[in-house]
Amino acid sequence: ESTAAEKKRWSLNDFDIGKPLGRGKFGHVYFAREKRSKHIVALKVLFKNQLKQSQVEHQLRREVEIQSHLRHPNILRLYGYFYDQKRVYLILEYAAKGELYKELQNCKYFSERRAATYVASLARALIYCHGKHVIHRDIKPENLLIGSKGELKIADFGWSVHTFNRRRTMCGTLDYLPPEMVESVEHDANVDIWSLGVLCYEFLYGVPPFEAKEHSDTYRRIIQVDLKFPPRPIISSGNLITLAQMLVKDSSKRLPLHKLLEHPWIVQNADPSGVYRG
Ligand SMILES: COCCOc1ccc2cc1OCC(=O)N(C)CCCNCc1c[nH]c3ncnc(c13)N2
Repeated sequence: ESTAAEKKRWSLNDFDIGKPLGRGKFGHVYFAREKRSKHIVALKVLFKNQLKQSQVEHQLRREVEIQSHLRHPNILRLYGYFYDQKRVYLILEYAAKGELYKELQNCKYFSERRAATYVASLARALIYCHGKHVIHRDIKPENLLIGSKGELKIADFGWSVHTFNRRRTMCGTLDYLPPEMVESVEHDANVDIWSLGVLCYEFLYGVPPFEAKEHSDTYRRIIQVDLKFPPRPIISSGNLITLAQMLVKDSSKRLPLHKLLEHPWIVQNADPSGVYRG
C-alpha cells in the first residue's frame, strides 16, 4: 500500500534544505523540511557519476525498492526519491539523535541493559525483514541511527537482498561478515543473526569480536570463530552464552531470532518498549 508521498513526483524545490547531517560514501545527508506539510525529513543526496563509477546503480535501485516497502518502528522509513541531471535524492525519515556509532564511541561500551534493548529491537526488525524474505547482510554500528525517543533505526539497506537472488559480492569491513559470506558460499537469513551477535559483542566490549590489524587475520579469526571474552566487570554470564549461541559457524545452528527474544539475558535486560531510557 503506497501512500500519497510515494506517488507524488518530488523535486528539490519542494524542500527547504537545512544543516548537513553527515557524509556517506556516495554523498551527503541533509536535514530538510517539506515546504507544504512542514514535515521534517533527511535528504540523502547521491552523485550519479559516483554511482556509475562504482557500478552500484542496480544496488541503489534494489535498496530503494526494498526500503520503500518496509514499515517497522526500527527501520528508517524511505518516503520516496527523485533525481535531476547529476544527483539522486532519497527522502528519508529523520532520526533526531543521529548515529549510533558516535554514541558507542562516546561511552566506549554500553551497559547490558542498553545493549540488550538495542539487540532486542534489532532482532524484531530482522524478524520482520526475514518475514518479507529480505536479509540485511550489513548490520553494523555505522548503519544504525537513533530516533528522537531513543529508539534504534536501521538505515542504509545497501547490501540487503531478497533471498531468492543471493549475491556473493564483498564490501567494506569484514568484521561483521559471517564465515559463509567470508568464504563466499551460499548464505541465508541466518547471516543477520551472526552480524547481530557481532554487534552485541561490540556494544558490550567496544570492539568487534574478530578485530585484527590485517584483513587476513580478521578473515582467519572469523573462519575459526576465534571468540575471546576480555574480562569486563558487570557482564553477566547469561550474555556470554547468548553471544556464543549466535556466533556459531554452522548457520543452521545459530540461535534463531525469535528464541533470542525469549533468552534470559534479553528478557532480564532489554526494556520491553525497545527504548533505552538511560
Ligand atoms: C544509499 O543510501 C541509503 C540510505 O543511507 C542512509 C540514510 C540515512 C542516513 C545515512 C545513510 O547512509 C549512511 C550515510 O550516508 N552516512 C554514514 C553519512 C550520514 C550519516 N547520517 C546521519 C543522520 C543523522 N540523522 C539522520 N536521520 C536520517 N538519516 C540519517 C541521519 N542518515
